[in-house]
Amino acid sequence: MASKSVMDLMEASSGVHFSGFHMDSLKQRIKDIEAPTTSATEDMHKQPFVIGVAGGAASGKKTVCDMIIQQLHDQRVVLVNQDSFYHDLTEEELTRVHEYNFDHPDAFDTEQLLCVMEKLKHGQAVDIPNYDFKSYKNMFPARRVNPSDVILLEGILIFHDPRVRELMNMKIFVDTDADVRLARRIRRDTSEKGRDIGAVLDQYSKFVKPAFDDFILPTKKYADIIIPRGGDNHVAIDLIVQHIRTKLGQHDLCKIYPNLYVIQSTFQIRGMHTLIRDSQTTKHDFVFYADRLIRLVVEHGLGHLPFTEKQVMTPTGSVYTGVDFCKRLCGVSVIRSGESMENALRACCKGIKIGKILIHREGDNGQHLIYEKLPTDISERHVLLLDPILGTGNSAVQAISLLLKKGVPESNIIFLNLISAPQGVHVVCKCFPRIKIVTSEIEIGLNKDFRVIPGMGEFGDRYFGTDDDNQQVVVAPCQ
Ligand SMILES: Nc1ncnc2c1ncn2[C@@H]1O[C@H](COP(=O)(O)OP(=O)(O)O)[C@@H](O)[C@H]1O
Ligand SMILES: Nc1ccn([C@@H]2O[C@H](COP(=O)(O)O)[C@@H](O)[C@H]2O)c(=O)n1
Ligand SMILES: [Mg+2]
Repeated sequence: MASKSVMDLMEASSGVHFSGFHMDSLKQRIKDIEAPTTSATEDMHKQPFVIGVAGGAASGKKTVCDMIIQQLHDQRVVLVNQDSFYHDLTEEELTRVHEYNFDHPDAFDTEQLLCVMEKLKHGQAVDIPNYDFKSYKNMFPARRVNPSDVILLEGILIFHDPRVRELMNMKIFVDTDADVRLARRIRRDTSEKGRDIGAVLDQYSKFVKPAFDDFILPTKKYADIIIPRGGDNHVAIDLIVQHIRTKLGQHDLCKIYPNLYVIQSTFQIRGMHTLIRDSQTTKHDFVFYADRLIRLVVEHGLGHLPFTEKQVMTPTGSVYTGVDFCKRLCGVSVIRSGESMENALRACCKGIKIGKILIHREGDNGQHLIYEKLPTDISERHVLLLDPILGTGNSAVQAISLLLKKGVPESNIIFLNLISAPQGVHVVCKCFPRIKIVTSEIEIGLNKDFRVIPGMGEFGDRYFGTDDDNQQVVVAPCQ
């Protein structure tokens, strides 16, 4: 697919052209940017890294996957189990369940598995069946799974069908001794599946062991990596995680742009993102968790300000050598969603001056109407530019250009976002290589309407409550 130039992307996204400031030279600079990864469609279809994990029943496939997920905590990872695609049993099969071979390739609905995997690979959300081992049916509501950077597909027979193997970028076989597998299976099936030990042993000798020899073991040859001892093999899992990181790193914007800083992800941060991205989250919770994330981004951004060494005397009479905060700074919020970041900045920097910029993305006759109110001495300050979402980079370029026109050195600008689309990062970092961008997550890309995906919707509306038509302000009567 031919990639569009950044300029095409930006012009198409706004429907209008830049105006004001040094836009002619800026346009030329943007035109010069030919980043092959900046096409919206390309980024949207950036395919995830698919890892297949096969091995005998109870070999530790799920345990290995959980360990990989744990170590890849800062990536979007999803686990798909082949078990979810067991065919439901008919009434007749149910009456003779002990004669049913759950270890044969025909026990699985491989067509459905393929369909789900194809969709996930192409960036679509899917509903995965929820199989119940006790009733032998899909009893529960399906599990909604969103597109991810890494897909782990685990199951006894996932290497059996060549079409499923084709989907995988890496194949792992968990190689655990048969007696260990049997011992684990007895414990698991009696405690978790409510089966009696006699039935477990009968099933093992009748179906599980023969199927392992006939169908599972022969697929070991397709594996790129064989892990002896499963989850006990920490060295193997570390190496696998390193490899996945290297592969994902090919798209790592931080490696391309050293001035882009994505704050270190933790499960707390992922949890907050999950809440603010959920369309069902109430306004109250949205504001609460957005505020928490904003505070983290602001604190991180402040860490990039210059400092001077300072020594103080502690109450024990000892000297502590520390640093003094940078004093010449100010905030600039891009109205309106940027205003949501002002409180966090004020909470961190007592009495800080905060200017404002208003950018109309669709103006008359292609003209952008811009309002600005900035500290008069802004050129002598470090500027924390506030906008929670970096999408196409259009508004950011406008805002930064204004700051430069006011005499702020490019290297004195720190642009703070909650989420940033790769397209916007390319545009801003290439136009202004000396500014710093601090963000909490990099997005998949932009959709055809140039909205950030997965995104979180209209941030300003959700934060300030203007997306809720039914919202009424109740004014307490005067006493
Ligand atoms: N390294 C290990 N040491 C002890 N128990 C383990 C280990 N790996 C897995 N198990 C246990 O064995 C059972 C099967 O493991 P699981 O990872 O679910 O295997 P699989 O997905 O291959 O069926 C589970 O009860 C799990 O807790
Ligand atoms: N209703 C079912 C379905 C499957 N099994 C057994 O599960 C094993 C596969 O799951 P793992 O987590 O061990 O990979 C397989 O050996 C089936 O025999 C079952 O017992 N009942
Ligand atoms: Mg399992």
